[in-house]
Amino acid sequence: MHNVDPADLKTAAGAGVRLVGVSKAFRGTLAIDDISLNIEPGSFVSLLGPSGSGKTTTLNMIAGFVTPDAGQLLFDDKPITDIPPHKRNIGMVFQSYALFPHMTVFDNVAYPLRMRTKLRKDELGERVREALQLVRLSGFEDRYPRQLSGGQQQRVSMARALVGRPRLLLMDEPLGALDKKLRDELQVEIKEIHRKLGSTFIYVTHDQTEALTMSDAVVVMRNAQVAQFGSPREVYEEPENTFVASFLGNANLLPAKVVAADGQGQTVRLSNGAALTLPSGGRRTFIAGSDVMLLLRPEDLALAAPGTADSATLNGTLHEMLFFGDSYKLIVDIGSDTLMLWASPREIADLSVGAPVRVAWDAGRAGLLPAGE
Ligand SMILES: Nc1ncnc2c1ncn2[C@@H]1O[C@H](COP(=O)(O)OP(=O)(O)OP(=O)(O)O)[C@@H](O)[C@H]1O
Repeated sequence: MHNVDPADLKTAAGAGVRLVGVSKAFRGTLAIDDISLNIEPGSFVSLLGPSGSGKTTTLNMIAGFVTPDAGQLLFDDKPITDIPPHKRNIGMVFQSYALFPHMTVFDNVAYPLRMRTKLRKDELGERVREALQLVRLSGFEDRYPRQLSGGQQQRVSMARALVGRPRLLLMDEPLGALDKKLRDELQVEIKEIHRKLGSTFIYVTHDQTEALTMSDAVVVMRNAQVAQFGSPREVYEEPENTFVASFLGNANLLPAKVVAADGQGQTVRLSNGAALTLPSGGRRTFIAGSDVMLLLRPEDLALAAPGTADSATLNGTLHEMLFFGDSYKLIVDIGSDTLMLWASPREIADLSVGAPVRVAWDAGRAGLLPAGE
């Protein structure tokens, strides 16, 4: 294989990025442990995981700021490890906007082009205005960063990252310093920009909602490794382990034992003695006798009408109810385990803490995961 010519990276389409068995240790501690990933050209991929799981190190390796100890990094199937960061034609956006305070918006955005290219003045102006238009900041050219809100400053740093028309944009918690309302707005705008440009976006976040709403694919990271890589629906609806299940959204995870498994489905017994049967389907199957965790998402549970008693309900006691405006969050004790679910104020009627309740569950949407992962 030959090394890629940096000029190859200047075409318009998004870059495909591949990590093959990449590892990196800092002073003997593994920050990245044998990671392999295939990021499709033009896709929007989030790296999601708790603090210290290796997200930023992965991003910095793709940017070229961190050199892997082992493994290979490829752009469009060509090794890139020896190409220095400034020749990779990558845009970068950080949580701290990293703007030059003494430069106007125009000069901040023009900076990377002035450093890297010899564009004519009118071409440069055109490119800067185009980038500012993309982030909805036309007319702000002469302002200084201190004259802008946090959200506007982050837009400037996005324009600066995009002005060189990179095939790959790396973002490290770009919305982390902004309040929720602004974050919600900018999430939509970043998605729109991605759709317009067709570049590959790699986005680091520890906010699971952000990862699920924005991405084509999510890399869930844990302890320097990839816990799961899949579409937002796959990682949410078919988590491969209890870590992914509980990191993404709310998960009721109940210890259970498989007591029967055949072509019809799998029957599990919970610690309170209740037996539940999950129909066979595409989900993982376990042999009878296996210890498992039963995954029931709150949205697949509902209060059952009083008096109903069948295999699709669980008996419990209302332990807590919290008012959220449009709904109540309910905590229900079922033996030594608890369930969390949502109910509308209408369903609550005159329920009170301590009352016996029945919870209906959707067998078709429940999942089984290996215990102890
Ligand atoms: N330059 C460095 N020197 C020493 N250790 C480092 C360095 N950079 C990262 N690490 C360590 O590598 C591990 C992974 O860090 P990394 O910053 O990639 O995690 P992260 O998932 O991005 O976390 P956060 O969400 O807190 O930014 C951590 O244990 C961290 O302390």
